[in-house]
Amino acid sequence: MDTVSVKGLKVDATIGIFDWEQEIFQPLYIDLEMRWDNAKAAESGDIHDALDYAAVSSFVVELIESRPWGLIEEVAEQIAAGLFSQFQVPGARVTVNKPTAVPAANSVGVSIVRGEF
Ligand SMILES: Nc1nc2c(c(=O)[nH]1)N=C([C@H](O)[C@@H](O)CO)CN2
Repeated sequence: MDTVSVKGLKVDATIGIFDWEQEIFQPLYIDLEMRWDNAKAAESGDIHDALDYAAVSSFVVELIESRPWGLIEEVAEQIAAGLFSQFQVPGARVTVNKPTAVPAANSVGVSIVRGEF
């Protein structure tokens, strides 16, 4: 099957396991690879046959901004759950990067694969 991707989606989040992290915003960068059959949209030219990456991006931003978070693993899991329930994606790889978490590292993050991938 084909894929639709979103790379480097920046969202400022309240996130972290320490009390001080719950008082600030830190940037998260989200990468998504989502399984989708793109042939139908290519044939029809209809956005309703496509997996709308703009709608997916808006969903991810709204989800992350909706509440404070602890582990970035929780963010990744909830994004994957929404891709299944709201967008009928059959499988996805979700990566959440938190570049300011470890000053000596360019970035740290987690990646999960859920469903048929
Ligand atoms: N696997 C993870 N490790 C750590 C996380 C996390 O979300 N997942 N979070 C932290 C802290 O919040 C850190 O970002 C602040 O220094 C530590 N390890």
